[in-house]
Amino acid sequence: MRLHGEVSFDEDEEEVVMVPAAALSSSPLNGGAVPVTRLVVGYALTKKKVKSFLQPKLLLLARKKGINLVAIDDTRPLAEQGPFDVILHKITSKEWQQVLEDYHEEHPEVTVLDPPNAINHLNNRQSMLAEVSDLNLSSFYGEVCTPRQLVIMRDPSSIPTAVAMAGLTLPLVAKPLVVDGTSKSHELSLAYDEASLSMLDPPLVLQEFVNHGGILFKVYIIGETIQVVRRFSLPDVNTYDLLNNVGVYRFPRVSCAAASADHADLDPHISELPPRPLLEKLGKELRGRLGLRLFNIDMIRELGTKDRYYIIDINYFPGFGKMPGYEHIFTDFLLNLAQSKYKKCLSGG
Ligand SMILES: O=P(O)(O)O[C@@H]1[C@@H](OP(=O)(O)O)[C@H](OP(=O)(O)O)[C@H](O)[C@H](OP(=O)(O)O)[C@H]1OP(=O)(O)O
Ligand SMILES: Nc1ncnc2c1ncn2[C@@H]1O[C@H](COP(=O)(O)OP(=O)(O)O)[C@@H](O)[C@H]1O
Ligand SMILES: [Mg+2]
Ligand SMILES: [Mg+2]
Repeated sequence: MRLHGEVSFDEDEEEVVMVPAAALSSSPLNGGAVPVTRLVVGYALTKKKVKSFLQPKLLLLARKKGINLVAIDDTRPLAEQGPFDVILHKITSKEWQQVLEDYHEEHPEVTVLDPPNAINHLNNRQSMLAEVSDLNLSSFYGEVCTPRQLVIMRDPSSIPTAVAMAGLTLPLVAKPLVVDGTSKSHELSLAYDEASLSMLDPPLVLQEFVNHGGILFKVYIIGETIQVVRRFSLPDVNTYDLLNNVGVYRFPRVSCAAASADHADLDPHISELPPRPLLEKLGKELRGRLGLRLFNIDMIRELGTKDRYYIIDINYFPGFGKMPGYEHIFTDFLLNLAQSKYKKCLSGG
């Protein structure tokens, strides 16, 4: 487990007194005194994540709002650190999951964002979409589904037959089954013909490629807040491409390469954002079903349709730092968490 150390920031910011969840179980409230401690958020994040997420603008605003962000030291027992109101984490190791589960048993009052067993659902490209397939989100505002896909565990030579038997239509996107934070788990390829499928490297998911005009919608979810941005994606594949290409083509990691397409001059049929009520409903359903509060959804609209959407990827605690205004949304989210916990405690819940 590799965590990264605390980040410092200016000390001369205005301080706001707020009600912390940690204070709820401590003496000031019981004694009737006004609690004045800050909200303490411990974080266990990789160095890369600290850099992209804990940007100075977030640190400054958090400080102003009375939120204390504290690095968790992975060389010391968690129980000896804190007390924390919230633990924010994105570390995939089994050891860390166990540490968190043990800690949660001892300290159920601490909010763990999010529970490891819920996050595990998103670490496999089959289980991540299972909840979406069960959703019945056909509504007045549109239809949400997942591309047809097949899981291949081993034996690449069996893939062409398995694909033919499943009736999947080429081209297919081949994605590593497990998503574990490594760059290998984001090495995707596009397979144009059936014979070449045996060149692939299981375990993987084979997913039908859906033409979508080269634009992807990233739907970020932070608690009850939903924000959507446009990104450039893979170009469409037409019949000519299909007839004139053979083989398996590796493509670069799209989220790394992708600049925002929010200000590009695009065909409005392609760039129009999904309807807000559809996103609200989708966010609410998935939040509940996945048991997660911090995630994003990669969504595409099938070319030539007005309202047929496919969810192709769901990511836990993604790159929120790329989301405009994330510092406000995230700090408000943390304060709301503390507030609702406080209210619940006051009402004896
Ligand atoms: O690093 P970033 O900002 O590109 O964030 C990655 C996400 O990019 P996005 O916010 O969707 O553009 C990225 O999303 P994609 O899978 O590329 O759609 C993942 O969430 C990635 O985490 P992991 O490697 O799967 O554990 C995220 O990586 P971590 O920052 O969590 O390591
Ligand atoms: N079924 C699909 N149809 C069309 N494009 C896809 C499909 N699946 C993935 N892509 C493209 O590949 C990119 C990466 O796939 P994704 O499943 O999001 O993997 P990752 O977890 O590495 O981001 C997407 O952002 C999109 O541009
Ligand atoms: Mg993705
Ligand atoms: Mg992903």
